[in-house]
Amino acid sequence: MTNAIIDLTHLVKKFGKQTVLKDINLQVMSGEIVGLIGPSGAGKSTVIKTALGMELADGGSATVFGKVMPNRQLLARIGYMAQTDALYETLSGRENLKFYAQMKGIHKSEISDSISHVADVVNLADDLDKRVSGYSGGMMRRLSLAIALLGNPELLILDEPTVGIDPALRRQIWKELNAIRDEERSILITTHVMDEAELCDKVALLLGGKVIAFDEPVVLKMQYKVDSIEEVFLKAEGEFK
Ligand SMILES: Nc1ncnc2c1ncn2[C@@H]1O[C@H](COP(=O)(O)OP(=O)(O)OP(=O)(O)O)[C@@H](O)[C@H]1O
Repeated sequence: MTNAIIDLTHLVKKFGKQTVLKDINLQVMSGEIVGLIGPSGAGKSTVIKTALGMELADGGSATVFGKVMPNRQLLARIGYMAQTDALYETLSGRENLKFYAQMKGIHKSEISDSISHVADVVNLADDLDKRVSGYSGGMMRRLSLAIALLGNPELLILDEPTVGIDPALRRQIWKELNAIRDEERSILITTHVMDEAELCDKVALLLGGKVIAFDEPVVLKMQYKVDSIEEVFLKAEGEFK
C-alpha cells in the first residue's frame, strides 16, 4: 500500500502481437510534477490510457487514488487532456467550457469564475465567443488544456499539452502548473520538449516498454554524467540500441 496518487506496478499492455508496455513501474505522489518522456511510439499515451482505464491492462496493476479506473466517482478529481482534442467545433470556446464544467459537477455559481480563470491561463479570454471551428490548432490545444484545468482537479494528466503553443505562453502555462503543484495537487505530463522535462520534479524515461530511469532531473543528469535531460535521453537511447 502506497500513498501514490497514480500507482503503476508491473503494468503490461499488448496490442495484438505487439507488447507495447512490458513492465511499467511508476508512481506519482501528491504535490509532484512527473514528466514522462520517450521516443515517438514508445507508449507514453498508452501508459496514460491504461492508467485511466481507457485501455485494459494485460498484466500488473494500475490505480489512481487507490482505485482501479475507470471509476466514475473519481472523474471529477482528474483533469485529463488527451493528445487529440475532444471539442464541439460548432460551439464557441465558452460553450465548450460551460458544457465540461457542468459535466464535472462544478457548482452553477462558480462556473463563470472558473471559466474566466482557465481562459486567462491559456490566453483565450478574447476568443471565447468565437466558434471552435474557426480556431487554429494551437487554440484548440489551449482550449483542451483549459477544460482539463476546470474545477481545480487534484490530479492533472496532460498528454503533450504544449504542442503548437508559443514559448511565452508555454512559460505562463508552466507557471500555472507550478502553482498547482504548490497546492499539493499532482501532474503527470508527457512532452517532447526537453526544456520542459527539466522543469518536472521527476522524469520517467520510457524505452523498450519499460521505465528505464525515474528520478529528479538533477539526479538523472548526474547518473548519466551529462548537463541536460536532452543528453540523458540521447545517451539512454544510444545505450538501449
Ligand atoms: N489502439 C491501438 N491499437 C493498436 N496499436 C496501438 C493502439 N494504440 C497505440 N498503439 C501502438 O502502441 C505503440 C505506442 O503508441 P503510443 O501512442 O502510446 O506512443 P507515444 O509514446 O505516446 O507516441 P507519440 O510520442 O508519438 O505520441 C505504437 O506502436 C502504436 O502504434
